Amino acid sequence: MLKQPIITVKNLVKNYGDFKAVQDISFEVFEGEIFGLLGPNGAGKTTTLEIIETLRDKTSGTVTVDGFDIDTQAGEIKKRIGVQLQAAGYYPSLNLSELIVLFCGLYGVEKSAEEMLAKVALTDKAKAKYKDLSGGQKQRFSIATTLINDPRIVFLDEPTTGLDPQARRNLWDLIKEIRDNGTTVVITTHYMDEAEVLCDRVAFVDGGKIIGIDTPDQFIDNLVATGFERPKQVKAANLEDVFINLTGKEWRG
Ligand SMILES: Nc1ncnc2c1ncn2[C@@H]1O[C@H](COP(=O)(O)OP(=O)(O)OP(=O)(O)O)[C@@H](O)[C@H]1O
Repeated sequence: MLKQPIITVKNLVKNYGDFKAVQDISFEVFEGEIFGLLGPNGAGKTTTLEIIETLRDKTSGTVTVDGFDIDTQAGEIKKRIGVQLQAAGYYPSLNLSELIVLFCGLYGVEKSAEEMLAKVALTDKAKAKYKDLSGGQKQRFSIATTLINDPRIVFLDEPTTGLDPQARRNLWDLIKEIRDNGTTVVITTHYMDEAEVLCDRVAFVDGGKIIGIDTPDQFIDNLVATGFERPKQVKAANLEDVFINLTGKEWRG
């Protein structure tokens, strides 16, 4: 299968004054994949994503999203992407159903709130306020808001931070479902187990540079081929498996 780039970043540079946050990075994201940006705090992941999302100016370089140039066609790009913002603020007096209606109005699209909430398994919370949701439900709701305009690409910045193991796994299922329905997903995460099960390809960013880009499987195989061995034999299960096994895996978070 021929892979088509849906995002192309070439020689991207971002300086904050004298500080070089993004130093000449180039990469492509393919249509229909879950692409992970991984790296330590301050590596430049959020800066890079926000430039692609047309939310932040770049210093130099070129970026195209679904064939549109961020310099001259930002409006077209905005129409085609969904962005999950960290710590999004929602009108506190509105319930989830009303918030979806509000978002539909902002995007100028007609969608049923029930359909959008059903996509993220929040049908029974239609009348609830955002602040009364659990952490996992909040994340699912904010993902629903990114899907309202039927985006070609969704951007998720650390979507599972602070969630319990079940809520994380439920969210992984949801993100894979979004990909399987044809939407490209770009995600940042600090959890390598998450990147390993979720991402089709990952890029490691450090000090504003991309230091590797490949499938998780290939990265691991390459490391093993160098003779790398884990210091201790790993057990067939870990404590997270025990947690899931004891508490079940159904939606409830
Ligand atoms: N508006 C700004 N002004 C000055 N420096 C900034 C600004 N925004 C980000 N930076 C700096 O740029 C660097 C990259 O930040 P960025 O938020 O892109 O990193 P990140 O990889 O997303 O980190 P994290 O994993 O912590 O979210 C950091 O050193 C940060 O302090």
